Amino acid sequence: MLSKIATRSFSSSAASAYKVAVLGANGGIGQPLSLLLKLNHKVTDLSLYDLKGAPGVAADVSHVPTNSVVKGYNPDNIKEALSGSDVIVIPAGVPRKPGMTRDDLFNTNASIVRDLAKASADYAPNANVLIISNPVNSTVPIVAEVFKSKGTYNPKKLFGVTTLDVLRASRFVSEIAGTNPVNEKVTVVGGHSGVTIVPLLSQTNHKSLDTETRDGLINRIQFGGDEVVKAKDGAGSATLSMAQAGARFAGAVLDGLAGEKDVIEPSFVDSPLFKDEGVDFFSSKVTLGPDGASIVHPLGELSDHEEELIKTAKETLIKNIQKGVDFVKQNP
Ligand SMILES: NC(=O)c1ccc[n+]([C@@H]2O[C@H](COP(=O)([O-])OP(=O)(O)OC[C@H]3O[C@@H](n4cnc5c(N)ncnc54)[C@H](O)[C@@H]3O)[C@@H](O)[C@H]2O)c1
Ligand SMILES: O=C(O)C[C@H](O)C(=O)O
Repeated sequence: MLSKIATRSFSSSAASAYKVAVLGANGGIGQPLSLLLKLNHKVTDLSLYDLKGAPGVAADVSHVPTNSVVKGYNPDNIKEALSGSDVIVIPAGVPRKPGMTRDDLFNTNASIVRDLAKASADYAPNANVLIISNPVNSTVPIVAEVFKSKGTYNPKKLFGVTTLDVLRASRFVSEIAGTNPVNEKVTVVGGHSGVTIVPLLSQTNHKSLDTETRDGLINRIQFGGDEVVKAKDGAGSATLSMAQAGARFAGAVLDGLAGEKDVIEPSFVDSPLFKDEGVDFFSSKVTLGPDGASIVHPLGELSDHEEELIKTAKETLIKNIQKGVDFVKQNP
């Protein structure tokens, strides 16, 4: 990351003053994410929205001495919260408890995300929309369907945030290899739940791990979220590491908007990679630019084992995506 930042160049016409809205800003993710966004100098207008409590979070965060204005909004003011946003980050929704899958959150979170997508399409139709709310494999297609129904869908501006899987992969591989995680770059592709999460270890320096170590590492990356859910013992799921992941991905989107070159992060996007097989959304490396996702990168060379993992991931993704699409069709 450090070397990438050092080598990025800038377009002379780039602006770097952006409005970012966080929907669900009073939550376990929303609060630390709002703080981290306050520290991003490209954010000049930070709009914090929640069902309740956002004005308090905003007052608190606003005392951090960076050059942005922070405002908190309740549902009465959602139009003002969203209007003019360049980036909307959505961590609104309920988190898992032990024993639940992310898909178990669908019944509650699908309608929350649908309604916030409607408001986003109405008041900030050109914003880049970053979805954190689970199940990401289904909530991203929900947002796409809502924007399509409003005639404002731009596939380049909708992102499922899978960055936490990338963070975990770097951390967990470094624990095995005895290396500095900062230097461990692991591309994670597919989706954001269990077997749909596929780390491409064959594209790292760790392609020669013995089978048992490799399978254990992949399993830990795929089910890292469960570790946190279990340890929190009913008090929710990852919030702090997720805030870091969300701030990193939002930061990359802003870098792209500002015209920086070679800004590349994996994300779950409307993807051409496997559309012919019925997989409309897939996570792979994406180049972020002034108009959102400018390039969706192919997966590159895969090991035979990774080919198998991708096959399994696609089978689950097709069902998860369809579930989101059907929800909006049946509950517009
Ligand atoms: N993408 C990822 O990698 C990832 C990682 C961690 C958690 N998550 C997901 O993020 C979501 C939030 O997790 P959390 O721990 O912050 O939960 P939380 O319960 O602590 O916070 C959720 C917040 O959303 C708000 N909210 C609910 N409905 C809303 C609505 N209609 N409008 C505005 N705000 C609304 C709540 O008031 C609350 O403040 C969960 O669905 C969780 O599964 C995703
Ligand atoms: O595990 C969860 O439910 C939250 C999140 O998706 C995670 O990966 O930590």
